[in-house]
Amino acid sequence: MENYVSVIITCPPGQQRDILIGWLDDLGYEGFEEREEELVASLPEPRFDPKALEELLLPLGLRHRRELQQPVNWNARWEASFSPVRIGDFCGIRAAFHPPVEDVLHEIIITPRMTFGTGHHATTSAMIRLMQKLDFSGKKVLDFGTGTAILALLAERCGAAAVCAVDNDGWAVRNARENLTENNSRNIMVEEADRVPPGAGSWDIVLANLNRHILVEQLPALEAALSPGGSLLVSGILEADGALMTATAARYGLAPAEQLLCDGWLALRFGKS
Ligand SMILES: C[S@@+](CC[C@H](N)C(=O)[O-])C[C@H]1O[C@@H](n2cnc3c(N)ncnc32)[C@H](O)[C@@H]1O
Repeated sequence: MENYVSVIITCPPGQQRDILIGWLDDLGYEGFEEREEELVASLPEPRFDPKALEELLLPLGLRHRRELQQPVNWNARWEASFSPVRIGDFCGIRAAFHPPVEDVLHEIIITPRMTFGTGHHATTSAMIRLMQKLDFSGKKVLDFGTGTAILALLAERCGAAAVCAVDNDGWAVRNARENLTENNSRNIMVEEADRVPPGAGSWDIVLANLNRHILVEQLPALEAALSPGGSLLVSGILEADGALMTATAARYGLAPAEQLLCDGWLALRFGKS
């Protein structure tokens, strides 16, 4: 195992921290430990680029310090801190080593790794709440940016006939496949790709919990993938970006049908006529 550099950034919890984690992830940081007033992000020493870090943190006015660490098993550390999640009485999410989540309609088992999609984040739980109101029976579903496959698995549990789950991160794809096995999934196919799969008008429901930038870029492809009368559910949008998202969707003929605001994050459902 190689040495790691840990960067300890003074940044209280909230939206700025969530966004910062996304940007650090883009820079190749792997381990994120959230403390009360600090965010600790780590990556292998050979990949540490102090200039890129300065360029990111300076404009934000965030103070940081660095430490060289002995090898850390982030998966083990994360596994130890993973707790079950309950989304009302609709859905429970837990690891295989937890006891069952009681009195929920659907239960999803996630093998804790460093992949996004455990139900803890507001963007995922808002998607789940939007999904609760849709009829998935016999539907064909595309989950673009599947992460752990949490939403794909829930779609299957809700009766979807076929689910295609796509992610551009090889680690996420591996974890998604592991979770399909853990949940005895039969109707989900996972693909490693960074584009919406071909097949215009193929999908009755498209799920996309990404971020504003990727969503705006992918909207034409997501709309084209939807069948007439289909629903597109998106999340990962800051409240302030809601109007931009709705206006962009309207340009591609997608009409707003529902929206949920959760901890400053918006999840939206659009309909295709
Ligand atoms: C915010 S996570 C959502 C995970 C899960 N669907 C959820 O709702 O919790 C976004 C996922 O999209 C993936 N992703 C980002 N850009 C992508 C792209 N262009 N193509 C495919 N996947 C992408 C990331 O690797 C990440 O796993």
